[in-house]
Amino acid sequence: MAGSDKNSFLQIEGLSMRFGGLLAVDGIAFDVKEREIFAIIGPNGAGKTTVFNCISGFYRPTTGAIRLQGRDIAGQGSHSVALHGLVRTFQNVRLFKHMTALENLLVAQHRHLSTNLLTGLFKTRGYRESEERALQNALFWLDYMGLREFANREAGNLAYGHQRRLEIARCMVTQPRVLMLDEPAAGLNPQEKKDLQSLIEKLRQEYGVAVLLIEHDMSLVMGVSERILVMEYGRPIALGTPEAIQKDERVIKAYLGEE
Ligand SMILES: Nc1ncnc2c1ncn2[C@@H]1O[C@H](COP(=O)(O)OP(=O)(O)OP(=O)(O)O)[C@@H](O)[C@H]1O
Repeated sequence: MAGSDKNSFLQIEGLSMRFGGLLAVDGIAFDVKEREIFAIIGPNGAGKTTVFNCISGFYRPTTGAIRLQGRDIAGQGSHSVALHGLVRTFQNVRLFKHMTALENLLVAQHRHLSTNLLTGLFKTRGYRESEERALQNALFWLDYMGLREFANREAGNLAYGHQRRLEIARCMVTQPRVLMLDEPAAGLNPQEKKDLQSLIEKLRQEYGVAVLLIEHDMSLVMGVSERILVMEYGRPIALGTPEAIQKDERVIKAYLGEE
């Protein structure tokens, strides 16, 4: 069974989510291996974002187990899940729009800093050092994402493609093990989509993150993913390599055939 694979980093078993009379997610199971790039695709309303919301701690699933390195994180809440190394972006960019790009990256690190109220109050050496590390880390990621020149600009005033990169930077400053991207290519131009693919591959290569993404852009999905789960009406209909998925009759009928 996929879920019991010793190499899998993130394991999802028997996941379902009910909203009143609607079973939005039903019997989803998959695993993501260390450093794997794994995509979830499916028509609008298939339940992809609901799966993301369950995994990232925003929803408590109706049934099912979600294990991160063997630890069940289902229903723990997004802060706790983030502390365990699993962070996400959102379909609609969710930055602090009136804070600068730099401030967004500092705030993101705050709950990860090894300081407490007293050290903050007395501005101890340990506190100052950890603030300095957070600043250097934030500047590093602004550089990495090509956003350094916008450090002091309000996030809400950045170009859309830059906001998307800042959102990924906001995840990376916390040194995650699993990076979850919800439709990262939405609203990007063709060049930005190419850059996004290189960025995802580079983050995996250089920082060892596993990447779990939801995406409608088939050229990005097929180009970057090692395995793909296809959902329809909350149910899994196929799971496999991009080559296998593109040949799968049910997938062609349900999804790719619509293109
Ligand atoms: N909080 C909620 N309360 C009630 N119904 C919901 C809720 N969230 C999602 N749904 C419903 O669950 C189903 C799955 O929605 P979901 O957003 O997960 O699909 P999706 O595959 O991510 O779609 P898209 O590709 O359009 O983002 C839809 O019918 C949606 O209306």
